[in-house]
Amino acid sequence: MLRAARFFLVLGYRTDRRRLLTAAILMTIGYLAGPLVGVALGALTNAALDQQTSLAVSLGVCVATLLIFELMMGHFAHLYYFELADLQQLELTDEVARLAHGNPQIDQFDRPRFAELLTLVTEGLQRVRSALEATLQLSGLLLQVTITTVILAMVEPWLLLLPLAALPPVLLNNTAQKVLDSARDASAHEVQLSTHLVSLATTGSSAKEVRLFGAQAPIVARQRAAWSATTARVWSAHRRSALLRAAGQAWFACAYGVAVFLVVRQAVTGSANVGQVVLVITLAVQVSVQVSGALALLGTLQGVGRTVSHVEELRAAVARPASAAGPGQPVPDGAAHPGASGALVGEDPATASSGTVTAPVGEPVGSGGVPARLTRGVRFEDVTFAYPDTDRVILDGVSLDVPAGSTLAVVGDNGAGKSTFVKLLCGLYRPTSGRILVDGVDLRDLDDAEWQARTATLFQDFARFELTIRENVGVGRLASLDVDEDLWAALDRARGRGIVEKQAGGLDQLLGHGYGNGVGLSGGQWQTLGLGRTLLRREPLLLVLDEPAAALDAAAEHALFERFVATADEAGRAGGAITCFVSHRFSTVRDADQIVVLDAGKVREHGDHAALMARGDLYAELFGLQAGAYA
Ligand SMILES: Nc1ncnc2c1ncn2[C@@H]1O[C@H](COP(=O)(O)OP(=O)(O)OP(=O)(O)O)[C@@H](O)[C@H]1O
Repeated sequence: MLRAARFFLVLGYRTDRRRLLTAAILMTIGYLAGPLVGVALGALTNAALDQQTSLAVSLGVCVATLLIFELMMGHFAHLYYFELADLQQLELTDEVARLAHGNPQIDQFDRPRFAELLTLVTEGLQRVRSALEATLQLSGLLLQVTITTVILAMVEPWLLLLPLAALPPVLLNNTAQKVLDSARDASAHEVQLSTHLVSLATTGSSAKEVRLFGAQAPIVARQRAAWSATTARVWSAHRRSALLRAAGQAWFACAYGVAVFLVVRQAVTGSANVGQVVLVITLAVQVSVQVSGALALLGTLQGVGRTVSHVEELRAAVARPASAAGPGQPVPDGAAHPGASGALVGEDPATASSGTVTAPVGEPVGSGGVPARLTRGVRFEDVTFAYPDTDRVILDGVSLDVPAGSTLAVVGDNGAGKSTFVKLLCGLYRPTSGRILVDGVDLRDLDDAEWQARTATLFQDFARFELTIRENVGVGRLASLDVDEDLWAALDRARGRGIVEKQAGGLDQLLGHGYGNGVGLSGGQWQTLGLGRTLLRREPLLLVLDEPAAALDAAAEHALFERFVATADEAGRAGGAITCFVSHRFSTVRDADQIVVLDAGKVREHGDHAALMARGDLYAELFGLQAGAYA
């Protein structure tokens, strides 16, 4: 809780210190006025009883002024911290978005705790706006309690103990908040499930299948069940925490009764005057209000404190371990590496010619150790991979050379590991053991962002950004976002000019029906824009086409590959780029320089089309089957 207060004060100071200080000063004035009202009222009562009219009137004016200060200063302060709180929320939202993609690898998305943290933080962000206000108010209240206690103790020293009576409610409040927090944490999975089901039932992307399969009712029923399980748990926690809080308040009410009794007894025996009785009654009530106010604020800060610790856990989760080797250091060929046998599938002519990869001599090296152009290519060296937090080996001892400027086609059954292979190649995951060498340098030792900036990919599940066409394509190379010439050139390469020219808004036409008045596109049109985005990349060293054509017929797939190949050839000639296709259509992949057949994560065979046909193994069998189907 204190950590949360410090976190938001530091963030506020960093964001706009002038606003923060002004709000704090105004708030302090407001909170100081409260206890002084009690003192002035006591003095006013005595002056009235002593019939000192002008003093009583002055004190009356003083009480009124203090009351106005107490009421108004909080509002003035609000004007300052309100905007600051907005800025803080914005800053944290930015940070969470950055953290979600703060790691060049994407394995964190496969970790349940990471996904859960993102849900908890995203929900928690709604409460963050109240954190600064709670921190400032709590500081004001602590100041107020201190001053009030000192004034009360001057009348009756036993009243010094009054704030101590607030301790049990504070402790009970703590327990109450923990009960609530653990119920919320325990419900995180169900909240995720429920949110996912709501989006399934309400978003356009799943509408067709939901409607045609009549899946609305079961989805809504599952959502209701998930939500009911959550709310039952959270409501029960709310009831228990309300009881705990009420017990704390009741305890304090008793302490207040004793305080008033003590001073009234003094007045009866003549050791206190009426003004002091008024003062104690007024201020003791204030202590009660202050304590319950502080408790509520403590609750708010505790809740926000959970969000702060979740943000800190997220930060820790994306913090990368320092790379042992300096970036961009070429590794001597065949150098021992944990888990690497160095064995290549060397008997094949396609790889035999490039069986050894030596360190580059005199080749220009781009930023982050990534070569300006590939001279030898990429080598998979006994690469084994299992997804995070799983034991199942998806790629098993894959060894392969992909010479610079060549094309590689990856084929195999569903689930054979083809997409996983290309994700490793793109640096989105790290091999569990073995290594991937780029011109002799371990991919681990290259700057991930630089390597990824030199990849041009179009995946099966390519993104459909419900933004403008400009943004859909421009995201491929942000520097070209506002350069129409570059965007049109990429669209021409993807043969997508016609799609854009038909739109009233041209490049700035909004797409999709998620919000605003966007236009809908067909699957093929979205895909063409996706290809445009891929082809906007400059000087790629790796081009990947991972089954983006799964939904297309053979002719359309062929056309798509042709468009891609033109750019791939250019990149291969200019920068030694390698091109990797993943496809189930053998007619599409037959022209690749090298075809690798993955079978349950292992390289079953590889070579060019002629070599594989001559082997008469799985490739030849599947090719024969597909050729027969199209004959
Ligand atoms: N993020 C993930 N976490 C855990 N397992 C995964 C993940 N992604 C894929 N897998 C598993 O890895 C295996 C290989 O998946 P991959 O997508 O690489 O296969 P594929 O050959 O591309 O299949 P397809 O032809 O169906 O696209 C599958 O069994 C899949 O369940």
